[in-house]
Amino acid sequence: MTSERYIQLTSIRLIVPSGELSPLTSLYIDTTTGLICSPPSISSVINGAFGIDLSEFTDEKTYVDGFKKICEGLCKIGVTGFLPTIISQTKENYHSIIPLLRTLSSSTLINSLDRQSRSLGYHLEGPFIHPKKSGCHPTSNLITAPEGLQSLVETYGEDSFVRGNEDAFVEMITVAPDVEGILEVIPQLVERGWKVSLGHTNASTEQALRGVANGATLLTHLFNAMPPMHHREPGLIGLLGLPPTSSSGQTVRPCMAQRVYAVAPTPKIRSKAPTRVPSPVLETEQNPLQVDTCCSDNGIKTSVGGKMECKAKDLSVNTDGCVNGGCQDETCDYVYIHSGKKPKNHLKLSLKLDDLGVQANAGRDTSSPENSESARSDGPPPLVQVLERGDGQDGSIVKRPYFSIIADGIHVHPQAVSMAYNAHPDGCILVSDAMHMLDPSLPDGIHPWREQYIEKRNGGITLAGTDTLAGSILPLPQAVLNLSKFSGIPLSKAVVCATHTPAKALGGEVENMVGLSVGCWADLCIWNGEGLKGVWKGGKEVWYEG
Ligand SMILES: CC(=O)N[C@@H]1[C@@H](O)[C@H](O)[C@@H](COP(=O)(O)O)O[C@@H]1O
Repeated sequence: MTSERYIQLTSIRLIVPSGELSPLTSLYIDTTTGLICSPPSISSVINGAFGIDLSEFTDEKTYVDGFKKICEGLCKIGVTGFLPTIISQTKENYHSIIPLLRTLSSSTLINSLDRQSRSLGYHLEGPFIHPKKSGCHPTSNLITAPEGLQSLVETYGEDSFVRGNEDAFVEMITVAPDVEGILEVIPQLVERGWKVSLGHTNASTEQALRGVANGATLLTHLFNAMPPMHHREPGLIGLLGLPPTSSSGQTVRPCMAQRVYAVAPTPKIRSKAPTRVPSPVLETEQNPLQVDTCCSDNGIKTSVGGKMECKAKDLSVNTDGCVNGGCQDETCDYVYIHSGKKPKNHLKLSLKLDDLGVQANAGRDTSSPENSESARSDGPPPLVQVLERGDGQDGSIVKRPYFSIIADGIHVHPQAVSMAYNAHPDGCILVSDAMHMLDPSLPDGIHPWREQYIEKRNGGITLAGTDTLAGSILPLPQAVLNLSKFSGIPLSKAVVCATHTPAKALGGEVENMVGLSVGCWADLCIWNGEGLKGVWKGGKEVWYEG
């Protein structure tokens, strides 16, 4: 087969986002019985590969040459889009590398690339991570964010906060929610279009939930560089146990940190027909939970300026003291309530106040001076502020995040990989966490890395003389095969975790990389049961073992 030859095929099956195989009647590849055709792989973490460390900077030419080498090598293993990842660096290095990565990811350049993987932006893993969970990151580079966003701007440089016009440009950051200033910064990053991933952290369950409530949508290499899961303090890993999004697309509100248990007073719901816009719900010592005026036959009902009507129905109280209920109107981001031990200034009822036109004090105990002050403000309190008011027992909009996982059989036990996949199959993103030593030609032994040494042995790499794993040398196609084996799922389902799922997590134009229809990027891979058998990039054959 030559790259110029496009033949209609009839026997290749296409992997659709659900992981099912759908027969195709026409596609631009040769006819080969039994082969699977998938979109290309997308890698959200490439720290380096083929001898190149993307976090190292000596001069521009060396960096760009090394970068191109990585792009060529990744394309051969079916990764046609990736996020170059910088591991906790010095300020000076960020200031040199980030502007270069912006250029290297610009649309002009990616369009001209032939048989090379495209850079989709960058992933800044650190330095706002927890020193106790630094893994192989140099602890001397780790810092906190006492000045909030300003600390990040100073560290990464102004350049990283200028948004370009590129559609397929992704800025991702891995941060620890237990590092000073980070929880507060997350919403600001999200507002600016960043993808926030939580990782390298000792975060408690509550901090983890707050991280997600504040806008983080991913977890970085689940299980690695975070505490193991305790059943009463499930931490970051426990986020996989959050309720799934319902079929209507509505996110189920989970209960936040459950510390009330047996001491929780039995909550009561008092129903009253609403007469007007919901009034503040007061919480008192005597009556720890009182849902007032929002619970009636019709639920919350308000119509402000004739704009919308919110019908919250089916409020119910769980045995654990959570009050659940939901508005079926997707445009109404309605309600959470959680009760139990009485927190001070606890927000009882959260409505999307601007939609409803309700004043900022709605649902809040305005008897405290602290609340009275914000009640005078013009708009509703932002979610972050709301969360800060509670003591972790309040509920919130917390969506189950995507998670990346290193399925090399070394970083995570195969059973743990399988558990995580089965807990949240739609959120599973395979990553190789590739380091510069991802280079099949490199022999086992000790090799220099920055001021340290790394040892390559038995398919893994560690900081020499220690047991600290230092990223992996796992090619992504092998991770796909491993996941299929570890979890006992068909290869087609595992492929989705390296293609559709990361693309969905990165969003925007990247999602167009993983379709095979008009308007999509013409990249694809061919697999058989043993692994990758061919790669096409931009409609051209990179290689094919036909
Ligand atoms: C680039 C990066 O940060 N990679 C981390 C590494 O830092 C950590 O040491 C290792 C094991 O973590 P664990 O010992 O906590 O499982 O996982 C990943 O390889």
